[in-house]
Amino acid sequence: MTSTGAVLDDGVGLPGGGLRLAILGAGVMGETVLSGLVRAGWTPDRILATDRRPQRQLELTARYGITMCENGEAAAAVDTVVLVVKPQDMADLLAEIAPALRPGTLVVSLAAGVDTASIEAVLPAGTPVVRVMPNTPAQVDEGMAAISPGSASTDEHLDRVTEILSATGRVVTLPERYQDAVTAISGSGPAYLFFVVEAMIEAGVHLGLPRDTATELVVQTMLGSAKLLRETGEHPTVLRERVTSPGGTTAAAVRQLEDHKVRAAFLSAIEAARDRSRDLAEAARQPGTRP
Ligand SMILES: NC(=O)C1=CN([C@@H]2O[C@H](COP(=O)(O)OP(=O)(O)OC[C@H]3O[C@@H](n4cnc5c(N)ncnc54)[C@H](O)[C@@H]3O)[C@@H](O)[C@H]2O)C=CC1
Ligand SMILES: O=C(O)[C@@H]1CCC=N1
Repeated sequence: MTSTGAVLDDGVGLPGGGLRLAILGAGVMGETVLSGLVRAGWTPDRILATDRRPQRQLELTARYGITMCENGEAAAAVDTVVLVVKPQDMADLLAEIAPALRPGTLVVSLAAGVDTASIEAVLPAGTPVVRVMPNTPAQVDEGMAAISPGSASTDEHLDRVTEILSATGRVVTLPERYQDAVTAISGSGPAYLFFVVEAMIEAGVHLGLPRDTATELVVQTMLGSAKLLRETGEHPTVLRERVTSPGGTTAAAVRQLEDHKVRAAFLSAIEAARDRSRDLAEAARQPGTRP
């Protein structure tokens, strides 16, 4: 693997080819990336991070032994800059790092909605940008990430991002026009499934099960069902039909889900997430806004 930044000559055999990386905005998703790198064998001396909350800086230094610094300082010192602030904070962050970036430094954005063209517009001409939509199951190495190239990124840049993210789950490369839909499906998706789990646990408690028993039953059912989908490759309708005995309990339950328009509710929810992702692109262009 080659790089145009500060390549470390001794990087052969190291994860990430010995490159150095900075995570700007080390909140929930920033720490998800950081912890994944550490699990994949990146040593703390190859990772810098920033966060505007002093308490967060102390926490992450204590937890991972990494150096926390200012955005400009971090951006100037690495080969790969990963932007993990909220879309509304993106314009300010980009203005801060634009003068510090060295030619060829790869900029990777994980922010929902923010398109590569708007990032490229405020960075030095020719800066390679890759847009990513990850999700939080990366914390347990079961993440799903979709990546899209900007106008100046090459296959080498996509390979670099794929390698980084593959350590914590699956990665697909897609045209950027799909990113708002991806955000609505897999980016926000874990929240929908947790919502279903919450509802099923509450239902179990309503039926008289102890809460910890209901939780164990539901979580293992969720995990086992996901594994069954993955390992058999069967269509979910086929797997659902195998559970549904004619005139039985499942048929009675599914009838209620249809009567309460749960399928339509999912479609509306996912459309709303897609639309919100589009709105966030606009927010990201206006510094300091809180739409
Ligand atoms: N949480 C999730 O499940 C996912 C989040 N994302 C994206 O990741 C990004 C971050 O989301 P979260 O981690 O959930 O938010 P978060 O609020 O936990 O983390 C953002 C961090 O950025 C820091 N920050 C803000 N402005 C800064 C600046 N100028 N310099 C340095 N640090 C700054 C904040 O102090 C905070 O710790 C968002 O753009 C979101 O769309 C993408 C996929 C999934
Ligand atoms: O809710 C959000 O905006 C972020 C993006 C995808 C998941 N969380």
